[in-house]
Amino acid sequence: MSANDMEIVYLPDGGGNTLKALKYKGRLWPAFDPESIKGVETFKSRDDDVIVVAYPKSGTHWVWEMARLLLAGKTDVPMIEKDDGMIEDVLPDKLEAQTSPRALNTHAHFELMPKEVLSKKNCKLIYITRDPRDVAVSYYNHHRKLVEYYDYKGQWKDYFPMFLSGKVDYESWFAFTRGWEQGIKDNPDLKVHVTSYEALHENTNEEVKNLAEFLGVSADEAFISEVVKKTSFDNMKASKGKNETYKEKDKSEVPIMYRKGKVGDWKNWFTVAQSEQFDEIFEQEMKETRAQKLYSNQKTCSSQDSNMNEK
Ligand SMILES: Nc1ncnc2c1ncn2[C@@H]1O[C@H](COP(=O)(O)OS(=O)(=O)O)[C@@H](OP(=O)(O)O)[C@H]1O
Repeated sequence: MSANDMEIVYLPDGGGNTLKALKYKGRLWPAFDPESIKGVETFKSRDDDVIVVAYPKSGTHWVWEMARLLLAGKTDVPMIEKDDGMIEDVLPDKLEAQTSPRALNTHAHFELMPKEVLSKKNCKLIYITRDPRDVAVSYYNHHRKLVEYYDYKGQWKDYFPMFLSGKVDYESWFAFTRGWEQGIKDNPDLKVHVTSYEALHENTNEEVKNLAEFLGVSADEAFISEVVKKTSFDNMKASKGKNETYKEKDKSEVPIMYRKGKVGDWKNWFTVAQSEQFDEIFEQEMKETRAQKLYSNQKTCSSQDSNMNEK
């Protein structure tokens, strides 16, 4: 390990491929600029900060954009750039230079959140969950496409166990989710709005309304509808697809942040065996949690034991 406890690691997937990550103080982060990863520890929170928190691929960009428009009080503002507000991916002085109120986001586990955020409890947090099976599929595609960061060429069948065991950047979905649930329970004075990707899909207008209320933004029906329209999957995909920063990093026509935007795509990827294995681990790991209520006992994979991975 290097002097400052930071090193690039290549995590083997069991099928002969590796996933690149950054190990910092024993924890796995994406291979972002080390200075921005370290910046999580020294981040200075402001009373009017809004921070979207989610395990990767849970709808962060969607809700982040909603929050941004609500805070701006209008929808004719330029779409965010990739580097605008992710705490662990933006250098501290760039974050510091942003004008208030800042709409930020992070995928940090509860215990790794900036110290000030947890001690001062001054900012507003929006915590999103998503069905971990959809997260796994989305994360696989993310790792495969973002070559610059992950350099991963593995197949779904070899990636699946990595996801289950948390051998990926940001580590285990199960630990992340349990940690946040417990952290929220133990800190009743944290200002947190809890939602889910599925609820956002099912009743977007209502969810945006709740979000506006949480943020203390007065928003009439017309404005809520405008925000819903502007942040629709198709609109965000089309707008961000034109964003050169994203394209260059993704090496693809459309950024991987906007792949399918559906609930239940996992059914096209999981084999029956994977589905059963997932259920077993999920039940062991998520006993008596909110996530268990939301995501267990759902219909299992309807397809045969086929692997429809390379789409
Ligand atoms: N507007 C909108 N509506 C519905 N769904 C959306 C939207 N924007 C992004 N997405 C989908 O969310 C997934 C990406 O999640 P994140 O933004 O959390 O990704 S990241 O970890 O921050 O890279 C990713 O999911 P998958 O399509 O399943 O891969 C995106 O397509």
